[in-house]
Amino acid sequence: MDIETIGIAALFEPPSPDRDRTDARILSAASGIGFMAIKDFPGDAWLTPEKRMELLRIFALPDGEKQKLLRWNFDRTKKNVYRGWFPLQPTAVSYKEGIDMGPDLAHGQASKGAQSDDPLREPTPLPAEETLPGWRDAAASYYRAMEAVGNALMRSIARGLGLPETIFDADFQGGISTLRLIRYPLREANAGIDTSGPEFSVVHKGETRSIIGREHADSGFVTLLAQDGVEGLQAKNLAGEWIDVPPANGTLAVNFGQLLERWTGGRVRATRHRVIAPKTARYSIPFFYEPRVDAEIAPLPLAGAQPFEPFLYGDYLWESATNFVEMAGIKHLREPRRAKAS
Ligand SMILES: O=C(O)CCC(=O)C(=O)O
Ligand SMILES: [Fe+2]
Repeated sequence: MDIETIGIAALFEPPSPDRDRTDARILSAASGIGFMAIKDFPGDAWLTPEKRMELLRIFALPDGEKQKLLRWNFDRTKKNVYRGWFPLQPTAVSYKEGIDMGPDLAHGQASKGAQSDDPLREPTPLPAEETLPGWRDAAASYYRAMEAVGNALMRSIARGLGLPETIFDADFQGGISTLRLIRYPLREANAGIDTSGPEFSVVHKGETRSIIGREHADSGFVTLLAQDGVEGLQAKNLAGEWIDVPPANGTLAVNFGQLLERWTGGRVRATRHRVIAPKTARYSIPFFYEPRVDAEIAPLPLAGAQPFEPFLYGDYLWESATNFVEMAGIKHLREPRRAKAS
């Protein structure tokens, strides 16, 4: 089974048979292979090499400028622990650098106040306007475009499941979606790092390829991924085989996260994926569409779904996100906001 490309223009229009068909195709991808490509939506003008470069030019900054954006786990003089820059880690299976940006990028720090002690709501360190003129505006506008797509998919999934389309709305008001920019450089063969272990390479079409993004499932609701024209992404299909998720201009690769899998009692699949090294450097731009920190995640009224104990999104996210290598060493910095029922 291949990954389907689905035109989603009808999701932005009033109800129609075409929209119903689109909902059904999306739900079938979500509950089948757990991956799809989407095209034809407001904001799809972003999906060209020139437009992506408006965001990716941050990688051309001198190291000193990137270091200003580092997180606490990489630079103890910094206050930000969750948002900001993660540098290359030569010994890790995942060989990448980049930045994680939160909703303040697009909406300002409107939500200071009650929970401003929550690291999940900390402000994002960003390059100064003089350093990268126009970049902040571009990134903010991209963030808003992806939020609108995430919102349309969220409602479509609700309808596809036979639920009221607004069932998730309140949980996503003030959501903490993450825009991440990633660069995977080529790993230098003689850098003195031992990458001979089996976790570092795979055979792909008869060729040995190193792994630069470790196998994982995303933790959130839905991920909207812009690949910058360079292959390397693979998804695990239902038969347990790795299949390529090819990049194509004008499309986003979409996969579903573990939150949605749990929320739907397993109806939607959080598909595992990884990145194998291409022949040139690779860039990608995932947008993780996420609820608000204090959203209460409770079983949906779905027949036959696996039940679970309700939990707060922020508690769940912190537990899972801090297992990733770029978040190493910060788990102890946030306590669950809801004590576990005992
Ligand atoms: O770079 C990619 O294509 C995949 C990135 C990814 O899976 C992630 O950041 O969760
Ligand atoms: Fe991922």
